[in-house]
Amino acid sequence: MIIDSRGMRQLEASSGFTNAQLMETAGKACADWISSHFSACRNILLLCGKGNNGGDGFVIGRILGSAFHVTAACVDGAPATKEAQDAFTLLSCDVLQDPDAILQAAQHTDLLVDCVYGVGFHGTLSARMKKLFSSINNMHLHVCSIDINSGAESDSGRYDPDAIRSDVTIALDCYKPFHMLRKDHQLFKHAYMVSLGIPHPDHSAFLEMNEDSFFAGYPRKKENAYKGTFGKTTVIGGSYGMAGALGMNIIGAKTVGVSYLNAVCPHEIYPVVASRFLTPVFHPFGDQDMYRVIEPLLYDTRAIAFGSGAVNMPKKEEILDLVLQAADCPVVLDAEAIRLLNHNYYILRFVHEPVILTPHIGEFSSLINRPVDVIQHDRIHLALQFAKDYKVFLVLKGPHTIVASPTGDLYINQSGCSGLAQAGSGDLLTGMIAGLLTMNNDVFQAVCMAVWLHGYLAEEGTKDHAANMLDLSRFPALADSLYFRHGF
Ligand SMILES: NC(=O)C1=CN([C@@H]2O[C@H](COP(=O)(O)OP(=O)(O)OC[C@H]3O[C@@H](n4cnc5c(N)ncnc54)[C@H](OP(=O)(O)O)[C@@H]3O)[C@@H](O)[C@H]2O)[C@@H](O)CC1
Ligand SMILES: Nc1ncnc2c1ncn2[C@@H]1O[C@H](COP(=O)(O)OP(=O)(O)O)[C@@H](O)[C@H]1O
Repeated sequence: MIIDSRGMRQLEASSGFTNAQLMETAGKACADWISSHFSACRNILLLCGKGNNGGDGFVIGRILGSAFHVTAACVDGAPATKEAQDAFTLLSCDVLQDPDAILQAAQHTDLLVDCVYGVGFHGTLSARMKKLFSSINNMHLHVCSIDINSGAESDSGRYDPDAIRSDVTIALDCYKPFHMLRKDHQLFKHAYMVSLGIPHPDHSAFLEMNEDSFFAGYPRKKENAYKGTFGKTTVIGGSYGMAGALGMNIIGAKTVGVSYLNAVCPHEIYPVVASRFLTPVFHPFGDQDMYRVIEPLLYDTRAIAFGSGAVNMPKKEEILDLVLQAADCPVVLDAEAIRLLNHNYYILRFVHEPVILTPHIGEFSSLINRPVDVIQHDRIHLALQFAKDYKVFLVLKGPHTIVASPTGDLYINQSGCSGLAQAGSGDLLTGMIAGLLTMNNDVFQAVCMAVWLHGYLAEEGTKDHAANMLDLSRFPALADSLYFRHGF
């Protein structure tokens, strides 16, 4: 289960255990994990802070002291919580406080255990702590962080550049958003979770997605199915110079198994795209007949995607208005459609059907008029806020794509690889989202399924190929292997 710091505190409070019991359990679970995974170590140095994360460190030190040579360091003053103070009094190893002595001890340690800050950390490191942490990071020691790498925030994943870097981070009881954002911060190589035996609720605001949950939401075609069983999917995209974007939408829809696809595009790219794809029903349009061609389609489709490669599309502003006003199904807005919303995205509040926006970070930056680096450091919060304020599903794309729902549900995607960092892969995702929205009425689930599958197939596609050579046109074939393995 993934949970934020507030949820974790609520879980602790309702667990039936006292804070001291939880600290003892946490310290013991971490000490056991360290003993079994770092059994070859002799000297262990514990860096402890003044909060309960430091308290966990004192428990770990007491337990490991029977088998290892342990030294503890109080790097941020005396323990400040009752539980940490009690754990400290039971510690019998050497305790260092002087920064020079701590750095000297670090040079002789086989393993450094980082228990300075856990979920209680917020903001930036003090100058003193930055100096200590950067010296430690430069020593390239074996490091194990407890719960959260010190200097990083649990809920936002924001981190100080001098935050402790570890080989392993042991999450206590649940993964926190920080653990789900590894590709962004790269503060640890591996994360493991130890259980504290706290009962978990059935529902968390964080959705998790894997092969099993994907297939739980992916419908099977019955024997008596016909082409319209799941309804139609409509993609409106491409324009002169960007015909391929509509092609990628089509490949995306094929990847998720869409059985009736309307492909709507300007006249000038129709022959190019139609000669490449045989199964979509094409609806070419121009300046004069845009309404006549597009409007009827909007009433006879289960999902619409608009915007991929639409930079040079005639009447694109009018199409956006038409789609938002007339559609009676979920609408995915990608690329150019998002750019058209810059400065007037308040209109999203008046749309009755679910709207899914799929910006990458640059597009989101232009949309909300905030610098990219501000968004990068606060992606979860800003995505949730936007989704709630404008009642949309926001797919903020990146190495860990975030999906935020208007009601505060969140998904932090774990699948994918750098092979996806190429032009066209967002258009592919848009087609996959529209296709899965046609097959699954739960908008949040369908969108998260598409995001997960997109990343998963990229991983599959780079298993026997160079990551920078990922061929996006292979996605339907890669998906076919997956579905076949699951008995489809
Ligand atoms: N999950 C569980 O079930 C269990 C969790 N447990 C453990 O408790 C941990 C949470 O403990 P915690 O709440 O005491 O906070 P912790 O992370 O030790 O640090 C807070 C201290 O740091 C300070 N501080 C913050 N930011 C700072 C900054 N920028 N620069 C300088 N100082 C800063 C902050 O000060 P303040 O916020 O008051 O200003 C406070 O003094 C959790 O991660 C886990 O390890 C187990 O013991 C039991 C079971
Ligand atoms: N390093 C990466 N790891 C995993 N996924 C990535 C990475 N870089 C990009 N992606 C994914 O690739 C897609 C790129 O989309 P986008 O930038 O809109 O491309 P385009 O508009 O050119 O089609 C997104 O789904 C994003 O999450």
